[in-house]
Amino acid sequence: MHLVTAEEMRRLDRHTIDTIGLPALVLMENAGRAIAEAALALSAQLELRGGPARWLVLAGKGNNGGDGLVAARHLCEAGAETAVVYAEPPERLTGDAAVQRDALARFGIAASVCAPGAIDWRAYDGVIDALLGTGTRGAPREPYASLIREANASGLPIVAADIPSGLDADTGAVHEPCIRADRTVALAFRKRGLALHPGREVAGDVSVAPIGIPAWLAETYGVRAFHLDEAAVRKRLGIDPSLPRRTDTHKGTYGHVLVAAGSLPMAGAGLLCVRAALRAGCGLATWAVPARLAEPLLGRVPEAMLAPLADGGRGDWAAVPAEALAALCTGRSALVLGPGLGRFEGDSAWLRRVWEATAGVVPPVAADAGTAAAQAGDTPGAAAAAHAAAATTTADAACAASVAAQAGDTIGAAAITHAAAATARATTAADAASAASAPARAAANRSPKPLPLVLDADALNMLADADDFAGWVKRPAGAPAVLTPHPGEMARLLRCTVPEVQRDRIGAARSYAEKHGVYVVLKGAGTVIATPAGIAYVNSTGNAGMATGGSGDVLAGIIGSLLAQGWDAEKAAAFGVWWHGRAGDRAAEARMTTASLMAGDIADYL
Ligand SMILES: NC(=O)C1=CN([C@@H]2O[C@H](COP(=O)(O)OP(=O)(O)OC[C@H]3O[C@@H](n4cnc5c(N)ncnc54)[C@H](O)[C@@H]3O)[C@@H](O)[C@H]2O)[C@@H](O)CC1
Ligand SMILES: Nc1ncnc2c1ncn2[C@@H]1O[C@H](COP(=O)(O)OP(=O)(O)O)[C@@H](O)[C@H]1O
Ligand SMILES: [K+]
Repeated sequence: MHLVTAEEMRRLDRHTIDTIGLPALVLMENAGRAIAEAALALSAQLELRGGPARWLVLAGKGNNGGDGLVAARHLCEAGAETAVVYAEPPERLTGDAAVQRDALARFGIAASVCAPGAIDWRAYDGVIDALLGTGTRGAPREPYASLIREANASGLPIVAADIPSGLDADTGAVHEPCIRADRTVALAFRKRGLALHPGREVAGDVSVAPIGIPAWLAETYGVRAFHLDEAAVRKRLGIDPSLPRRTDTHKGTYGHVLVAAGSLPMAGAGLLCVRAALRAGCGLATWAVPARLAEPLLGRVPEAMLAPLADGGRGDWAAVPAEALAALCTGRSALVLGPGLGRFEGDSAWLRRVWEATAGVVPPVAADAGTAAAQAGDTPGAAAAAHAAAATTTADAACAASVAAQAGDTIGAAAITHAAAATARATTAADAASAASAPARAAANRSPKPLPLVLDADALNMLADADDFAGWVKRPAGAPAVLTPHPGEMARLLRCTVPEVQRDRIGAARSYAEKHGVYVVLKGAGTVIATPAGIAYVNSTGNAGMATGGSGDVLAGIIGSLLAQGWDAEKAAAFGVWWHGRAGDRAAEARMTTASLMAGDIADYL
């Protein structure tokens, strides 16, 4: 379950040897035996030409090579025909690897030294790659490089010891050349590079072999990266993926998500997001949209409620005050903001007001609608009043009224209805404002209730453009922010390049999460989830069919829905990502090819 770096692995090795007292040779013996067992299991699946399987072990001069020599002994004992090719003259082996070299010679196992081009690969049924492990520095040099190329070209099945030779154990970068393994037996712990792309693709099926280093030691040594598979979902996150429900519950038990998404021409983003949120189990979903979109969208997701926000007839968010959206948050349990939102003048400041309102701060702009209303602390009423003040048409003012009404703010609603009438009469914003502010002044004394926030797509671009983000109010416990950037958005947030993000995905997500106290979901193959406390997960589910427009909108809806159900952000983000990927895998299985996958399919397979 843990994902370790080469350096962490060295420390765990040392502790086991020096403090626990297990000799390194014992670990190596366990490692080699596990590799041999994997090879034998593979032999059983191969169509052999009648006799026993013939294995060729490629051994480097370090401990990875030592593991391979142990495997050769066990293969031989199990009756397989086994030969060893040393990458370097065997005299160069030292320490435990040298002990294995001598034992191997006494066993009578055939061994030779690599001479590029001299191996007759047709004489073997399979290859054990024990050339390079976690001690690798840079791209494989000769003669390792030639051996790797020849082994790949042989077409034989390859079992890699610990990591495929040529893989960067920490980053998943694949050097040229690099072994393309069918199986990898990770020793004691899965190395990060086996979970991160592109490393994951060259590792084949990965299993983790216990070799005597206790799993709990990883906790002691503060290893805080995890492979997110079903075992981790169940054991580490403590989640049963069938999401059982108590019988005696009702829709109010499962939270109410507010999705603010969609604009012309990206209304579909909101559609996907809201559908996914409902499929992910929230009790209720409200979809806030620019008013112009409301009518065509009515009934498209019959299970969701539509909340049209006055947009000056534009069909986008440019004329929708942040306070109008903030007002809608009352009575909701999470807000998803971003899919299909678009960009507009002043949007970073707009986002800040939404951020602060959902963090429980009264937006300063509320004061403009009537200082008294703001002082009374009635954010929905004040915000709706502000909205009405900004409204220049009767329709917009009526829209503001519906916002206030949905926020459960009857006084505010009355104020805005009044404003609508005033606008109809006087058609000036000033009239609307004064009409609105009087009843709003009488509004009840309430502060906005903090609620969890998911920021996706353009909301992330707005955030990236906010030079003052470091000064934004810190979110209280219970109102976490989950950011779901793809690598391009992550690069904008970090103000670096996409290749820099991709070179160290865990580092990129973790550094931003720790610095800003947010949860980061860095999407893409092997999505990384990072928490403000420095914990990171690398997801194991999903497929390239999910590289299709709208998949991210589905993910944002899932995470928002789980947050609305009261899940803590680490569980909501990690499980949401895993579930999204698994639904994508199931949807792909149902079709002939992953290429056919559409984002809506992912929501359908939740
Ligand atoms: N106690 C331990 O340390 C254990 C280690 N184990 C194995 O030991 C491995 C790590 O062993 P080592 O630290 O000896 O390192 P490796 O066996 O991975 O390789 C180190 C050797 O390769 C050479 N080398 C490094 N980069 C190279 C490059 N780019 N091209 C060509 N040669 C290169 C180095 O000069 C060094 O001689 C693990 O991956 C695992 O397989 C296991 O036996 C379990 C116990
Ligand atoms: N090759 C892949 N393997 C696994 N998951 C993928 C792959 N490509 C994309 N995805 C997933 O699909 C989603 C795409 O999201 P995003 O890039 O925001 O797309 P959009 O904005 O079109 O919705 C993310 O959850 C991402 O992790
Ligand atoms: K290897």
